[in-house]
Amino acid sequence: MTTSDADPRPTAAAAPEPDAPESGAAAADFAAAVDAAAAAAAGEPAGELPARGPLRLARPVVLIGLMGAGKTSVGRRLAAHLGAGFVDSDEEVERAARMTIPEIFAQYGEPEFRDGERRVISRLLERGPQIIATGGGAWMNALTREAIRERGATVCWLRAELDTLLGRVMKKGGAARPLLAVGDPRRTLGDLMAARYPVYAEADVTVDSHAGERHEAVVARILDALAARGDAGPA
Ligand SMILES: Nc1ncnc2c1ncn2[C@@H]1O[C@H](COP(=O)(O)OP(=O)(O)O)[C@@H](O)[C@H]1O
Ligand SMILES: O=C(O)C1=C[C@@H](OP(=O)(O)O)[C@@H](O)[C@H](O)C1
Ligand SMILES: [Mg+2]
Repeated sequence: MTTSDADPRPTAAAAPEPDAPESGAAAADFAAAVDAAAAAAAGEPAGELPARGPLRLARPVVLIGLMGAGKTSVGRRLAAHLGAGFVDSDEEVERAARMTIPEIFAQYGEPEFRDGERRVISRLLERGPQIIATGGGAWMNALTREAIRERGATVCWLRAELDTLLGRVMKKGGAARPLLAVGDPRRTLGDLMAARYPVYAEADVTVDSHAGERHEAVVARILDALAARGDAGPA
């Protein structure tokens, strides 16, 4: 694969995905998501959260957690609220390889994907303070953890229960996640939880993400945790 020639174009204006939330009230939530996307595109903080004044991110924030934890969707919204850049390592790997993640797994296998993922994340960390959503397995790679630690990033684990994760990853059929494409997704996720949660627990910050909550509730929790550490302070 060709992840070494990743295009380092910043994606600060990346808009939150306007997908349906878990909590019902779909039309209102969809509208809110579209508003947030528009605000992000305009470089303004998205609405709904209490105003905190302009905030400055002191260091990169790396989001870790299992598939469906919300690293990508919550991370985008978090960046929009901070007026910070956002990148997703899966998207950057796909862009660099010019292949989808299922294609990379099928053609080259998981170890090659992990190596490309590590190199991409190392490069993303060089771009200074921004929000970096990783793929769920990235933090399990010791060399990737080392690269993240070397850069002094704050590592934030988005933690969720099995049923919450399952509901989220099955929402769109699960085809985009090769690890869940074979076998019983509940069992796979359960096994991954047992193997990964002790390592995710090395994160600097753990934020719970409950079923039925809006993305913004998780964003607010992360902002509180970052503020408490001095990672996101007044601009
Ligand atoms: N807190 C949340 N509230 C509502 N939906 C969520 C929340 N977190 C994630 N989701 C939804 O779950 C799905 C998977 O989320 P995603 O951000 O892709 O997770 P990850 O990147 O951690 O695998 C998406 O449809 C997303 O909108
Ligand atoms: O948990 C994992 O090992 C993976 C998670 C995926 O990302 P998300 O966690 O964003 O779904 C993606 O990197 C790949 O399918 C492998
Ligand atoms: Mg993701």
